Amino acid sequence: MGCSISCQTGGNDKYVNSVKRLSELVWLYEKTPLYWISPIWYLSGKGFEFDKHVRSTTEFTRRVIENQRTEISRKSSSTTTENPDQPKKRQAFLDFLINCQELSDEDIREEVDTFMFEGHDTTSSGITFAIWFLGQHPEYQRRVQDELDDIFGDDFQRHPDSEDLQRMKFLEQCIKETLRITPPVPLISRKLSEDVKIPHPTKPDVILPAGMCIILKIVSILKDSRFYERPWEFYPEHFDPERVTSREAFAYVPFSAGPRNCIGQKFAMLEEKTVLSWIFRYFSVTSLTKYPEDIPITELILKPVNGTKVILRNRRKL
Ligand code: HEM
Repeated sequence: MGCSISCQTGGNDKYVNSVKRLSELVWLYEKTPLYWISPIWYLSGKGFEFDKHVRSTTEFTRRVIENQRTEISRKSSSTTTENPDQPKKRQAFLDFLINCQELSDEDIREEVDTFMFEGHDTTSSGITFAIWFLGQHPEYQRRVQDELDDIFGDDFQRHPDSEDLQRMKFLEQCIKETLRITPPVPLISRKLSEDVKIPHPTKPDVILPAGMCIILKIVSILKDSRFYERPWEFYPEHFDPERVTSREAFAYVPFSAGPRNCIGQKFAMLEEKTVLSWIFRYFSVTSLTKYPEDIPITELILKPVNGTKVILRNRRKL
């Protein structure tokens, strides 16, 4: 977004807590049909609490947009003539939205909120589980570290550039395998725009009528033994190039599929590779709990039920 909210260093606690609580409340609402009856939702106090947190997050986002708008006009009024020989600086996403004449402030706020919600817990869940799985599988962790050592050699300070990220092939397989076993977005819902027929081998077909809301269990699709030879194991070989090309495309949908799939999936992969490569360049990880004894729990975003307990050992002096 081009601005920092310092959420990991204690800044903007109110916003962070509201986002966390909203995720919990949305999940509670989704799984409790009684709460769909509005008076019960409000009489339980949850409805009012939900509205309060929505207000708090939207006010925060409005302030961020306002500050950024002021910053943009300050910069444009202080800018002298542009040098045509200099390459144009890329705009941050929020600047791009603000400069879009067609969008109202509320349109921008909605986009910003969507990106803040979709783009943070998802990648942190993916990164957390990847560390946890690699900490359970020293043989795969070694391969990741060998790959990183090949790329960075003795240079421990260099930031990964886009060419480095492209070379992290095995790390990418591990990230994809993590997203398969523990998809950060385990369920998605859709309203059917037309009747859908589900064939049944022995009984009459089941017809889901248009207008019905359905929940798609991404988490189960990704464990289908027709497509994955070791569905319940962490086995990055599932993403060996020849296996990927011979697999049905819709068998791998951690980012959903179709016209409303994840707009941030390429960014998410780059972000995960960047963070994980730093971690495994410097540390060896041992996980203290194992999958599937310590199972991830389904919420709006998948989380480890008991947190992720790992030991980090320094591989080299910083
Ligand atoms: C590992 C990380 C991520 C996973 C697993 C993930 C997964 C998903 C899934 C499954 C959907 C579809 C939701 C639905 O249909 O109801 C979605 C939508 C979306 N994601 Fe992601 N996402 C990730 C990271 C990101 C990032 C980093 C961004 C932004 C930079 C992002 C932005 C979005 C947006 C804007 C949508 C809505 C797209 C639309 O409705 O047209 N996501 N994501």
